[in-house]
Amino acid sequence: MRDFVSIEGLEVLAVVGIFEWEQEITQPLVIDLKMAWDNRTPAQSGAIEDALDYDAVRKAVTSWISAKPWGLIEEVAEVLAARIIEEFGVAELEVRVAKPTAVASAKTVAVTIHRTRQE
Ligand SMILES: Nc1nc2c(c(=O)[nH]1)N=C([C@H](O)[C@@H](O)CO)CN2
Repeated sequence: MRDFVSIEGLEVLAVVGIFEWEQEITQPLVIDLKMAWDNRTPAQSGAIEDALDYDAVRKAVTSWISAKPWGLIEEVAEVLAARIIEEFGVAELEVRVAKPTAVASAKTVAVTIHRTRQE
């Protein structure tokens, strides 16, 4: 599938990090999602029910990240991928999780994963 629905630069405040002090504060994570979706059906019907609703995905992602403390940003990426596949029926996606305040001398640091639904 070469059609996608994307969300870029979604900022979510999170308790995230491997150090004790990081578990006492919130830091911004910036999420990019590129989700495979057949956009021909919603284009024909005009129905949001046929579309991958990016606002519903945005709300879910924000709520999942805010719900608990995290360690590595790899864990965040893996959980987001699994839950989007499971709850939104996405067959394939790329998830990038960036932590822009993590390294003072770098603009940002990030992990990117690509996952496919197991049939
Ligand atoms: N690959 C990763 N490396 C590091 C992570 C991470 O989540 N993934 N996290 C940290 C610390 O939490 C860091 O952000 C504190 O400055 C270090 N390396």
